[in-house]
Amino acid sequence: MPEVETDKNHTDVNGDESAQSRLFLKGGKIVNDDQTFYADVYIEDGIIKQLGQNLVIPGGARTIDAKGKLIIPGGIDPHTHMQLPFMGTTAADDFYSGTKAALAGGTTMIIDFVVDQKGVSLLDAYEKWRGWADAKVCCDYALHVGVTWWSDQVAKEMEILCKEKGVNSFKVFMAYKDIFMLPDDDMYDVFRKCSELGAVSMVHAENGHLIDIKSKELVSQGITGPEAHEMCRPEEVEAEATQRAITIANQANAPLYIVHVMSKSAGEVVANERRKGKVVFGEALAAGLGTDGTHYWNKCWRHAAGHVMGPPLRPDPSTPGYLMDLLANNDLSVSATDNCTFNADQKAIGKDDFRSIPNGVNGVEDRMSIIWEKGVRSGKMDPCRFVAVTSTNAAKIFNLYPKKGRVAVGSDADIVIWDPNEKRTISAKTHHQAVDFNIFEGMTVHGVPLYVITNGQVVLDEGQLKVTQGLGRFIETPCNSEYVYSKIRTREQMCQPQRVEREDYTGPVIEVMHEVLANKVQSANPITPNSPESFHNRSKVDGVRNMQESSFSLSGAQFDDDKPRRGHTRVANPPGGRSTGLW
Ligand SMILES: NC(=O)NCCC(=O)O
Ligand SMILES: [Zn+2]
Repeated sequence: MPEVETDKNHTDVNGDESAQSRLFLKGGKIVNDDQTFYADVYIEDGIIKQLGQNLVIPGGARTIDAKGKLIIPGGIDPHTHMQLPFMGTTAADDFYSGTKAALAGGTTMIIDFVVDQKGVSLLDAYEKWRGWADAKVCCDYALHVGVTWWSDQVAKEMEILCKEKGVNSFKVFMAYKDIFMLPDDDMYDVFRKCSELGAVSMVHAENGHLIDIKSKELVSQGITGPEAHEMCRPEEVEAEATQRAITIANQANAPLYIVHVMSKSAGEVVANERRKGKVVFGEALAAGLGTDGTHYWNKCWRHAAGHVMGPPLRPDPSTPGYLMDLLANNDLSVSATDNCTFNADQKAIGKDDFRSIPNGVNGVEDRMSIIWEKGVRSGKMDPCRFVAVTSTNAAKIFNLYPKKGRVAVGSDADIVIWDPNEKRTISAKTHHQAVDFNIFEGMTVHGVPLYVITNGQVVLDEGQLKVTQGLGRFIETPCNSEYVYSKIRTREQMCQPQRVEREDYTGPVIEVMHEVLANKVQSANPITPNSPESFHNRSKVDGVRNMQESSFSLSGAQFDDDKPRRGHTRVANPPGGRSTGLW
């Protein structure tokens, strides 16, 4: 694919101005997440102005023939790490090469992560990322912010980021012990803050303590190659953390977005909890859908290390197909890439010890084609679902919809003319990413973008990539996405804790052993709360335990089993957990 590169101060526009700002896409089939129909599209000044048949178009528009092709919303990749400083080096793809590659593959917006060290101001980190990205991005972008430490200052800065800086999502890490990892109680505080702000809580779910212990054990046994990267963090290490994160978020009444669901068992956790009514969204990666972890056992060190990412690809070769089933059936909601690339010489930092191999792989360029090939061509999903998982659902979750994620009048002209039958073979030799390796090397995929339009500009044009550095815009993501928060807010109102009005206890009270109190040793009685707050959300209404809250076990002993209950109440579908149980 030949390229023309410019920067926004020296835009090398071919043809006259109006032909560039006015486009007429003729004869294609529109595919949105909920319907398909034949219509022409008229675009002016970066916005879709008209959609339908027999449109009356102003003069000077460039016509693009889309007959026999699909017109889809440009892809949104909600998980990238362009030029991330990480594990002693910096990701090879920066905001220029990364977004150029995104556009080449049909992705017209990325959401990258601000992730800085513990102790660094979130606002300073945000400004640093804006400084890197604004001048380089070829397509629109937004930012999530990683919360790697917790304090009052962090809480205040989260608020400023939401109210003044266009951020609506925060990620915590349960892995990367001593670097990014947060303990459960801090995670709870972050999730509560997100809920208060109407922001999306996100989590990297792997048990960082276990990874630390198991990786030391493996090294002490002399297992130091890339295979140990998977061995120290098998599926259950991901599944346990996934379950724990969902529990903590539910207790905080926060919606939760789980980045990179990489294993069957973690996927099952997400699916089960969604069926119980939890507001949780799971993200599948192009890597996890398109390849597997058998590569870690490859004899070539570079090949094996080239696949190292966290959580790892799984050695069970049926995993990609299983994750695709979950994505097709709405158990997982979104696809992304976690694009975070490192060249061979960067991966080689860990040549003698897998723990030092920089984690991360490519995907931003190939995601759309991988999902078309493995999802749509396999018959697992239809084109509407393809649009939902590559674009619309991310737009809805991060409150960009319908400006992004839809082909409709008034939406941004981020559009791809997609040829479902065209094919290409993926290779590091021909891709647009800066990295020297591609985890999908040699794979032939059907589903290829013929034209890519970003913000009304044709950037992939009859096979020629014509990107403009700095043309992309920072897109603010407002808080309180209805798609995410509407159920959460209703539950909040329904489940307010209520105290039980009762007369004061007037009987005798035993003498407290002061030395025990001084040592803060608590009663061994498991049903005695450590502090009054421990039960703050275990409300009872009218003398009956509020079963709408999931802090209660639905079976087995309860702390107040000795108390009389009111007659059975049937709750068909309580918020936070569907059940037909009687109590
Ligand atoms: N995922 C990965 O391997 N690298 C990027 C950093 C992260 O998201 O954990
Ligand atoms: Zn990531």
